Amino acid sequence: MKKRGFGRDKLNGFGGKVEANETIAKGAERELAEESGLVTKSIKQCGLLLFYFENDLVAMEVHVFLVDRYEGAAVETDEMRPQWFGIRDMPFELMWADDSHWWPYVLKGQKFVGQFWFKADQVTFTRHTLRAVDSLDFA
Ligand SMILES: COc1nc(N)nc2c1ncn2[C@H]1C[C@H](O)[C@@H](COP(=O)(O)OP(=O)(O)OP(=O)(O)O)O1
Repeated sequence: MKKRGFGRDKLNGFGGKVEANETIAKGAERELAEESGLVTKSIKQCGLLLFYFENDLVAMEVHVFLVDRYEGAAVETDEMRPQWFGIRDMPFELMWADDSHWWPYVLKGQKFVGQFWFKADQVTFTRHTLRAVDSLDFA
């Protein structure tokens, strides 16, 4: 449960902005540790999402990672109150509206790319694209 900032009061993965001189994967590991206390060296890239918001010219690029091995125990932090859910029992009604669309790809181990056009209310989206890809290495 996000306690502050963008997406406050929604259940979401741990995450945040990548810092200078840091890879996206390293940024995800750092955010996980900062926001939950969990430490991992086993992070797997699952998907790439672009979010567009009505009345906002800047798109948000979000990389989705899966962690299935970690050290430590999840603790509440200033930013997040962690909760565990079964992977087939996700509380999508409390999450961002896009999540239920791409979560099946994660379960199948299928990499994906998608785009979602959200209304200014940041609750509903008007259209989206989503497709499976073989690789997320666009370099
Ligand atoms: C619009 O739909 C979204 N869906 C999902 N599942 N996740 C989203 C969506 N929009 C943003 N997010 C994620 C991406 C990040 O993990 C967080 C927001 O992070 P941001 O860095 O913008 O905000 P803060 O956490 O407040 O900043 P720092 O931790 O970097 O200080 O939400």
